[in-house]
Amino acid sequence: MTAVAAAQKNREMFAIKKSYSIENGYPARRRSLVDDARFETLVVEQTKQSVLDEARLRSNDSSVDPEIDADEKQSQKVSENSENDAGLTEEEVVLSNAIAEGPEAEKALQRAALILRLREGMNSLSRVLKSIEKYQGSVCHLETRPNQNDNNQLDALIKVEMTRVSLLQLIRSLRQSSSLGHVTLIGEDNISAKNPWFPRHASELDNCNHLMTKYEPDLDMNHPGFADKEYRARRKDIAEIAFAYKYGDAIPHIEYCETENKTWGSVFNTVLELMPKHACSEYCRVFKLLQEEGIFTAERIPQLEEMSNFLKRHTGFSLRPAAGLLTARDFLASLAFRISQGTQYVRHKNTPYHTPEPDCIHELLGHMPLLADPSFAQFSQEIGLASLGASDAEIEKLSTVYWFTVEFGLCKESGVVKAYGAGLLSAYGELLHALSDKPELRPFEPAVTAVQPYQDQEYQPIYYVAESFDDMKDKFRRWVSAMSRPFEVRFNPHTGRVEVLDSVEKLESLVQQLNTEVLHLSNAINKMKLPSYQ
Ligand SMILES: C[C@H](O)[C@H](O)[C@H]1CNc2nc(N)[nH]c(=O)c2N1
Ligand SMILES: N[C@@H](Cc1ccc(O)cc1)C(=O)O
Ligand SMILES: [Fe+2]
Repeated sequence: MTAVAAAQKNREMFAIKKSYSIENGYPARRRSLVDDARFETLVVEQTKQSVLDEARLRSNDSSVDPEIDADEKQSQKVSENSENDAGLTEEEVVLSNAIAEGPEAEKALQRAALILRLREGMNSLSRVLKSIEKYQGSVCHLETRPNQNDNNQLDALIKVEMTRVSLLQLIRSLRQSSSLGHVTLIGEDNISAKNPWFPRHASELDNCNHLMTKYEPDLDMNHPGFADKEYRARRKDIAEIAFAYKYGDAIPHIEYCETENKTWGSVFNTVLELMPKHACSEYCRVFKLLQEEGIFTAERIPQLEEMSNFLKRHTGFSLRPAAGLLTARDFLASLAFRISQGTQYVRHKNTPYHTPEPDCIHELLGHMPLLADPSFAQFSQEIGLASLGASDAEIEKLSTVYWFTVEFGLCKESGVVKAYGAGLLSAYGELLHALSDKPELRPFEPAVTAVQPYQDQEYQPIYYVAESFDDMKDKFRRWVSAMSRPFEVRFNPHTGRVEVLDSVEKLESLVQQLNTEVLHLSNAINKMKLPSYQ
């Protein structure tokens, strides 16, 4: 397959074009859970490789870019073949892909907005404008403001119109200038904070599967599977299945081997033993139900598909496969549609008690029981809805509170501290640690919890304890509703779409719907009160 075809295929497969991503006003590097994490996705990495191959091919093709003089072509070649290529960013990938669509696409005028840091104030600006002129672009809009941290520097927003080829070259040349920092390209239509892109229907979650690659066994020396070649290959095969998954597909069946089932069995039996004493009652209730239905047994790992069907029956939640640890924004988005994204690979057999990345034991044993609890399901969807189109700062806070509650939360039950967090109920090592006298326990207070730094490699040093499970949901919910997103959204269960509540007509028709519903409910109450009912 040629590199161009490969790039094309990748784009179709992973639909980078419409991801909850750069083109939609979410610069790749800011889709962050914590600032220092790397947010390159596997998707982007793969596309990157084929785009690079393609770029190399193209630079050998003399018919390309006739407008550019020989000098520049030379420097372009140098930069394409240099180490800079390894740093190809998501927006460059998107642009290169668009260019690869054919000669017309190459010449088509593209509107785009650039955000730049002008290190040397207005002096840098004149250089930028000259570069734009050099690449035959025109400036449609220009705004500057002092940088928040350093008043000698300026932040600039420049909207330009130019061919895609030139735009790509412009970005590359600007990035090489030492007087500029943070050269970011964002799609022209999506600059407005009031109207950001986010998935409106569950099918669009096909574009919300960006991974955080930091804890993969291939990349992280501390990962329990780092030195186990066979494990890494297995992990990759299963991840591929998730990448190929599209909305509406049945969740692929995974044939787990004996080792994998044994790992599950040992975690399952330990949790089963610890549960009565240490897990919250809502968790225990559904756990028993899952046992009765034969889905939870020590013998075999439940399939995601059967678990998804179980959830659908109880709360309307369903599952879709994920290839690994998803970015917080993409993970939370799925909750808005009552969908949870779950991995299918199994932790390494040497560390059943804890693993640094979510595996299917975490998803199944940790998350599933509570997602089958109606009140918790409702609550999860609310968090998901609150995340849609929220700012990066808000996502960071939201995912931090999520971390200390849904993932690692403790709550009191008749004065006794119990676990409800999925990361505790899937990791008995950490469960015992959390309930020992080693960690610090603090009262749960969303606004305080939201700014508490954390890591996800080892046991937590701090846990937050809610007065009760219901109290946690109430407090979290109240805090979420005070978030500053300038619009309100609602999930329409009839169409399965998320609607922005921005017109009087829409709201009026909703109020009417609710009135009808309230009428039915009060009718039911009245009928139950009639003497003939008893
Ligand atoms: C939203 C929050 O960051 C949360 O910890 C998410 C992150 N990404 C995830 N990705 C997967 N596959 N499974 C999870 O449980 C989570 N949890
Ligand atoms: N530590 C959890 C898995 C996990 C890892 C990282 C996370 O972000 C979430 C969950 C377990 O062992 O079950
Ligand atoms: Fe989780």
